[in-house]
Amino acid sequence: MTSAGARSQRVAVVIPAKDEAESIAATVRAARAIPHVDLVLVVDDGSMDETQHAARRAGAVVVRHSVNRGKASAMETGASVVAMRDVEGAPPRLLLFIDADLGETAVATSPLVAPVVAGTADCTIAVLPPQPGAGGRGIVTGLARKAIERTTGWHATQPLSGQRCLTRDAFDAATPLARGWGVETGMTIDLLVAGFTLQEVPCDLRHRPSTNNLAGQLHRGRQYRDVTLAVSARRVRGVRVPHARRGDNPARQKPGRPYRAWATPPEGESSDGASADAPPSSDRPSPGSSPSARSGPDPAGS
Ligand SMILES: O=c1ccn([C@@H]2O[C@H](COP(=O)(O)OP(=O)(O)O[C@H]3O[C@H](CO)[C@@H](O)[C@H](O)[C@H]3O)[C@@H](O)[C@H]2O)c(=O)[nH]1
Ligand SMILES: O=C(O)[C@H](O)COP(=O)(O)O
Repeated sequence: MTSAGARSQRVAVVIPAKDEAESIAATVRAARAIPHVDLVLVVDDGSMDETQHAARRAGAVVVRHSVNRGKASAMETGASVVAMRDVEGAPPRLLLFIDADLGETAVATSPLVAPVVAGTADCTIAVLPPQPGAGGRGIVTGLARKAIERTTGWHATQPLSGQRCLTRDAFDAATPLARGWGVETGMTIDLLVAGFTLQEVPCDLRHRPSTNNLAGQLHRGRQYRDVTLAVSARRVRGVRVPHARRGDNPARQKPGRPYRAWATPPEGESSDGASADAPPSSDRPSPGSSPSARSGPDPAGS
């Protein structure tokens, strides 16, 4: 993107929110301060509390599900509403999804925007510092990480992180989204299989971590179920990046370094990626379909 184009690129922050009256106002105010952001949209996912009113008072555009439909559905609703508000003739807004419980630290998602504006990544994902009070044992995180690595070759540090900035093209390629808490795992797999470039970016964020009590463990149970469903659905459809088309060796992967599969067709094979263990052709990228594939660095280092 030219520097003039980069300067004028607009970003919409989309915040799925269920019963977040306590933190939503601070999150919205902080999101409005992120450079390039001209729209903050809260999708109230059937809250029973004052979330929608608090969000509106803080300056967000608010839409509401009359019944709870889960985070993935709230993200799809948000993206559709942003598309309706995109300006004709101007490039579609980038979508910056953030959780409602970030409070004033939401402004620290700003570093997610620059690599996508610059075209070096199609989707950036925040890596959070250790959270005080977090009670997890890494079971769901490990399940998602292993599934992503097995399917695409990418080692994600924080595969469940929902703070993500992506282009409209990338979002469209990842829809329909995996349901509920499987959304991040499904999206990561689908984007890499479709040839998009992902990059983790450290961001100094604080959120309300799940603790070690009964509610926390039940929540993890639902996360485990949804991640398993997202992964199984892709396995059944044969959605994966063949080994020969994977990017950097996992040992070279780290936050801050873009990762893209399909970068270098092995010698002797045609460039359309045909391979015995390739995913269905509808899931494979057409060459140059990814903006970063056209203009970004070659993360395979070749
Ligand atoms: O039915 C729901 C439930 C939650 N949310 C919102 O989704 C976001 C994430 O929910 P949260 O309760 O904070 O979940 P965590 O377990 O803390 O989330 C971690 O793990 C999730 C994946 O399992 C990711 O989506 C999150 O980004 C990541 O912080 C918040 O804004 C919620 O208000 C909805 O929109 N609808
Ligand atoms: O607490 C968390 O980080 C999430 O709920 C995931 O749980 P985990 O510790 O089992 O990965």
